[in-house]
Amino acid sequence: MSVIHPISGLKNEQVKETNLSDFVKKVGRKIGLATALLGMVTLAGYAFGIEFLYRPIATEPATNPLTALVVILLGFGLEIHGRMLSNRFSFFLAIASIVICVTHLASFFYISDFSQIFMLFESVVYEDLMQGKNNSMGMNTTLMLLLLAIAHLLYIFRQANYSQLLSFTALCIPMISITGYAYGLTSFYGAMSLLSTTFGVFLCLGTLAITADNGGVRAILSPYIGGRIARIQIVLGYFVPLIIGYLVIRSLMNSDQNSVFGIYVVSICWFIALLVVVSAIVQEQVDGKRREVEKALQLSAMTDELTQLPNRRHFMEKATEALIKEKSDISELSSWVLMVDIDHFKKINDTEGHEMGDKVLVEFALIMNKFVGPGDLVCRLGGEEFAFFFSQKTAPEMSEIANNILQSVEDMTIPSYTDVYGSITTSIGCAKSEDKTDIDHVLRLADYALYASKNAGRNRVMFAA
Ligand SMILES: Nc1nc2c(ncn2[C@@H]2O[C@H](COP(=O)(O)OP(=O)(O)OP(=O)(O)O)[C@@H](O)[C@H]2O)c(=O)[nH]1
Repeated sequence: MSVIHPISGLKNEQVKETNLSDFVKKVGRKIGLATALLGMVTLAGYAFGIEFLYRPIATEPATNPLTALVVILLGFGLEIHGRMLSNRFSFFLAIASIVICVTHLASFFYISDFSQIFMLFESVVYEDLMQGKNNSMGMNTTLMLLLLAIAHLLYIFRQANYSQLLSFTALCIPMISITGYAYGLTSFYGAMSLLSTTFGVFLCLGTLAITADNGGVRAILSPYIGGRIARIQIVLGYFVPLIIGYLVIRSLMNSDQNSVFGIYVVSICWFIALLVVVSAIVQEQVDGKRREVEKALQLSAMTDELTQLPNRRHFMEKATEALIKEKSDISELSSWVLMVDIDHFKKINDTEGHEMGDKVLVEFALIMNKFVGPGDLVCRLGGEEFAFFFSQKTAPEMSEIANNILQSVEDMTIPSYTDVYGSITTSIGCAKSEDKTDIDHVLRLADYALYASKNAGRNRVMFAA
């Protein structure tokens, strides 16, 4: 059950949601800081000639100083995002990253490398290349960093959803690279070092994290059922195909049976279908419970708690619907409203207490219910006052029903009351709808008739003039 937060007045799920997105945003900034520091450690590797710091695996590609530089810019940009007075500085960091990435990207197409102006430790890189070692800022890395820099710019200009979309797109690149390292497929990562891949994952996740109160990230972090299902789907939907893929690639390497790839495709499709079905089952279970609660709430909002008869609101709604429908009928018959009020009810409370009064009301309601046919309605208007809506009746039929009600109430036996004080009686006021669709008006006419009936000595039926 949800509880209202004492200070903010928010439900506890909403408080949880806000706290979680604040926490994730904070984590995003810390990831940015950690990545920037790691980028600096990489540059320190170049400065002090410690190769391990920029090439942790000796036989694999290195993280180029230009990559490390952009990583530092974006990492610090992440750390200062959202802080007061820092927008101008983070704007500068994003623009600087974009300029470096665009000039470097241009070098892939125009051969001349403008980005060399930004290059640090050129001699170390040159030496590496001379020795046949891989040390360059590849197309993948450049594209990933450019997408992230634009995402940062969009975030600064309050376009968090687009920023999220770009960082999610950028995430594809290091994920492919990671998969390459995991599967041992060099073409998957190319010139992207494991270190640059890690920087990429951190920066993409950090950028996604700072947009935690928007779009898809917000939906995934939601404490409600949709968020819970999405989290499970993301973890399973990513890792299960990844593991199956690993097994398939191993099998393909050890045999030349291409049918293994077919099995891979089918098993992934099957798995996705299974994931969707399981989430639909969970969603349906939760939604089914919600629908039941909603129905029960709706019913209780329409029902009188003591007598379990419909309440005034329900009566007014249904009777209005019936009157509108009747107006379009060409039948000679008409609708009627009866107001029924127990005579001297106060005396029951005064002599035998409220509990006895309640008992009488419950018994009385049961009797009233017996007179309700198809298309008719009865309700407890309030106190000891009840109302009927009868459809398609003539005046003599109505008179007969009203007198039967009087008689049934008089015949009602309430142990320890009617045997001591005698019968309980009731007064009835009756009004015809007369082609009126305003139920308030008909009810008022019935009330006048009821008043007349009380004034005339009670225990009788009076018709509105
Ligand atoms: N036990 C009980 N009493 C109720 C309830 N709702 C209203 N009453 C009481 O019903 C009594 C109605 O009294 P009056 O309006 O004077 O009506 P009456 O005594 O029936 O007199 P007439 O209608 O003129 O015949 C009041 O004493 C209310 O407190 C209820 O849910 N339970």
